[in-house]
Amino acid sequence: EKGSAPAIPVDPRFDIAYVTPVTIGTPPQTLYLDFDTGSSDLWVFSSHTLASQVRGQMIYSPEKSTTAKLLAGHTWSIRYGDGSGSLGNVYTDNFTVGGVTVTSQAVQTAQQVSTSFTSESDIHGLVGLGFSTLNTVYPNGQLTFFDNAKSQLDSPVFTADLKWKKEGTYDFGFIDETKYTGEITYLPVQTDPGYWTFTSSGYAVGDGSFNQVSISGIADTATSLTYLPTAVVTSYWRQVEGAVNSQYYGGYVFPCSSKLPSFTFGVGSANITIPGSYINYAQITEGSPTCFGGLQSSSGLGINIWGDVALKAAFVVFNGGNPPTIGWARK
Ligand SMILES: Cc1cc(CN)n(C)n1
Repeated sequence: EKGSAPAIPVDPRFDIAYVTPVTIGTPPQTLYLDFDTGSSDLWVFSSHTLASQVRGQMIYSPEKSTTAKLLAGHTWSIRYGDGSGSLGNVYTDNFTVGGVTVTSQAVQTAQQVSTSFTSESDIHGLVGLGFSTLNTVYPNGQLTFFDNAKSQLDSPVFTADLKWKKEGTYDFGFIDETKYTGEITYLPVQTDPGYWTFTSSGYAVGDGSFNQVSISGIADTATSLTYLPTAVVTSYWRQVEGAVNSQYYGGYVFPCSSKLPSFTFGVGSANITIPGSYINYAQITEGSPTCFGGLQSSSGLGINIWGDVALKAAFVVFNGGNPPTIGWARK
């Protein structure tokens, strides 16, 4: 089996996130979910979510699905790196994305969500694509959609082809050679504690010299920006006149009129170049001449995160084989 589904930018002005249509249950209920390689819970806005916390999101109603089964006595609660979170109960039901169906997928129904989820009407939940060890369901952890689907896929892989302010795709079970140029460079993955953690071989700012330095970080499709060590980020923003690291705005801001240099990162002996335009992330407020950078320091996070600003510059293969590896190609 194999399948393909669109990755649609939420608020294409900024690519805050990407959502993908899925169907759950019988008859099928359609929701648009944020596929997240940086976590491993599949949760949805539901008929159980506090009404005061739902604002326009599509919801999953297990009571309307003839194939839904309550996973009795199981609960979940998750907190993300940006401080957002949600919690609730668990059902199993049929779950389909891009024509690939998993019967009895654990679908975590939210009873409560934090304000940032309530205010984002285009995101109806998340599909965790990290390793199942990160799943928060208690007392028995559940498997991700990818772990459940793997055995029925032609190849135990999924790929991310995210795009700048345009619709991209997630493919399951195959590698679409038309989606990239040159070769795919595969790197080892550290699966503990459960992220797609890999080591980049260094970086260059604009057409400057390449700095060979190992940068270990996670590939995270549900983090909008890219967060790297302070030394790397400082050397980037030093090239932009008027860029400052603002306490007030919580990161590097710069004059929107700036022409930003590109940022190149090493993957083995190859490399991926992020165009400067991708790093001009957004005006700090509508109409402001000050813009917020897509490349920020990871010093407060304790982990480096290759988020959408980096991923959308590449074709990325998440290989769930034995051992798992991650593949990068230019496109
Ligand atoms: C909701 C959400 C997901 C992620 C990345 N794993 N973040 C930072 N926030």
